[in-house]
Amino acid sequence: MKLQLAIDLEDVNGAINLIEKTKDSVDIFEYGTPLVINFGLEGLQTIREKFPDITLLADIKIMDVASYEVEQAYKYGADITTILAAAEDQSIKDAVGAAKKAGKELLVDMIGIHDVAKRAQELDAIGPDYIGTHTGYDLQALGETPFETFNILKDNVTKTKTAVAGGIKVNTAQRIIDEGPDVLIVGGGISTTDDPAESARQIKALMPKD
Ligand SMILES: O=C([C@H](O)CO)[C@H](O)[C@H](O)COP(=O)(O)O
Repeated sequence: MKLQLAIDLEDVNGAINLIEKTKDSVDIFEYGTPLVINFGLEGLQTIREKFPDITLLADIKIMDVASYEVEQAYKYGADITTILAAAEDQSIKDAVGAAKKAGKELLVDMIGIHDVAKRAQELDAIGPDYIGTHTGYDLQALGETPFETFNILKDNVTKTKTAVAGGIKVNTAQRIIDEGPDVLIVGGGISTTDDPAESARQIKALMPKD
């Protein structure tokens, strides 16, 4: 099981500081959508130059022009990038093809999908590397969590690795770790704590080793 740290609430230097602090416990660093919006893929490139060996995910949440956008994320240093499950099947097929051609990985983000079982089966047949269930900030604010939808996702994929995100904290991580995601994605639950290194260490310590 891998721990992915979503870096959303920082600038590029803040992201670099957070990576320095947490790199002993984190397996995948996410260059979050707010960073993409504020600093573009050039910010990702700066991080890649500073840390040539880390695994970097660019959370660009593609909706269209999939091959091109996937290729751009890899060109600027991503190992993994993201497309929305709500995109057309053709876009997802194109993104999967571009990822395979580049020898990189693709995560499909289920944010906003209501029939999780049906879409998970369709995506599993298309063949991305990961499908992730995700309760976004706007629904977290209403008290929602990703725990139930993760179980539906898990029951409806046969070959695709699974990920889960959305408001997971040190004190709620065990519950979802017990369900066995391949990737546990944590943002604010690490980055906004008083001691991000210790929070990352505590969550990583709860996980089974790969
Ligand atoms: O993808 C995310 C969100 O849409 C903002 O870009 C977050 O990275 C994801 O939700 C994980 O962050 P937390 O919910 O703070 O754990």
